Amino acid sequence: MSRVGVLVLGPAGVGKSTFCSALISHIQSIGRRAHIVNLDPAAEPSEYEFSVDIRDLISLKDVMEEMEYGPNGGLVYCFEFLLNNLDWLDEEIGDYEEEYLIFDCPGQIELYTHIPVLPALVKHLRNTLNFSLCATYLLEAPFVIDRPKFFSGVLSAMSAMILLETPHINILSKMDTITDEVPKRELKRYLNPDPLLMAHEANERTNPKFHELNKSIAMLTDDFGMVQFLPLEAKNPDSVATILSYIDDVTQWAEAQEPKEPKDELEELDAADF
Ligand SMILES: Nc1nc2c(ncn2[C@@H]2O[C@H](COP(=O)(O)OP(=O)(O)OP(=O)(O)O)[C@@H](O)[C@H]2O)c(=O)[nH]1
Repeated sequence: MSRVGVLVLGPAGVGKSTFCSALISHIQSIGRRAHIVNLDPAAEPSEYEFSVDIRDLISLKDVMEEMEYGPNGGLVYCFEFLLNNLDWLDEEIGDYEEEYLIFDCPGQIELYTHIPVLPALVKHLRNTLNFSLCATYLLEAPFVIDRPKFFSGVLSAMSAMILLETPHINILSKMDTITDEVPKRELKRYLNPDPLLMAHEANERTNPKFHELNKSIAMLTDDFGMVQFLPLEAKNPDSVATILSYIDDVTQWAEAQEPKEPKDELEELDAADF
């Protein structure tokens, strides 16, 4: 097995770091090796030691103090700085062969939904450092149980998938926080839903002017396989084990599809051919 990079993505507070910890614990418990790469320059201390930590290169606190940037501009600056110093990352990651590297990403989703910094990093990990990559995108169960929010969540996940061009798994986090019977039953429908039916139900609560648009969004997200979710309860090792088996499956599948030559070389070849 080549080394696998698992990108852990999703809005602030959805449980990314908790999932990283649960995943590394599970991987280690089955006798395999994993490390966490912290890509959040504003990360809080974690119960797991980071094997690679962007804060050793640059921290948001320093950027905000020294450059007088706000938190969002500062974060973009940190990532641009990382992209200009990729040799640092290469050196830090260099020795971790035949292992899982779990990339704990910041919760500012614009970094992977419309600013090309994370896509550039992903390209580097795949093409230069030869990672098999898989993106996991977390949305919170209590958030998506509201149908219009469900579709806004899957659109953000889809935007990340399109921009990053990696195999992608959607995860519904904090499943254990839904304890009442009715919402619990409802929640099961969100794991593999009928998007048209859900759009129809969302339309019962939304402006009629947008009903056709809502239906089209539901169809589009369904076409991209975006409406499927794997359930996660961070404290339940079974749910983490299931997610790991999906990560293994999609990365192996993607590797079997990959062209042997790096993409850039193929593009050059094409250009020369014409
Ligand atoms: N009940 C429950 N709480 C969870 C679960 N996962 C995370 N949490 C809690 O949710 C809060 C946020 O979790 P984090 O793991 O820090 O979330 P994050 O996405 O890394 O947050 P940012 O780094 O700020 O974007 C913490 O209080 C966690 O304890 C879960 O599966 N169940």
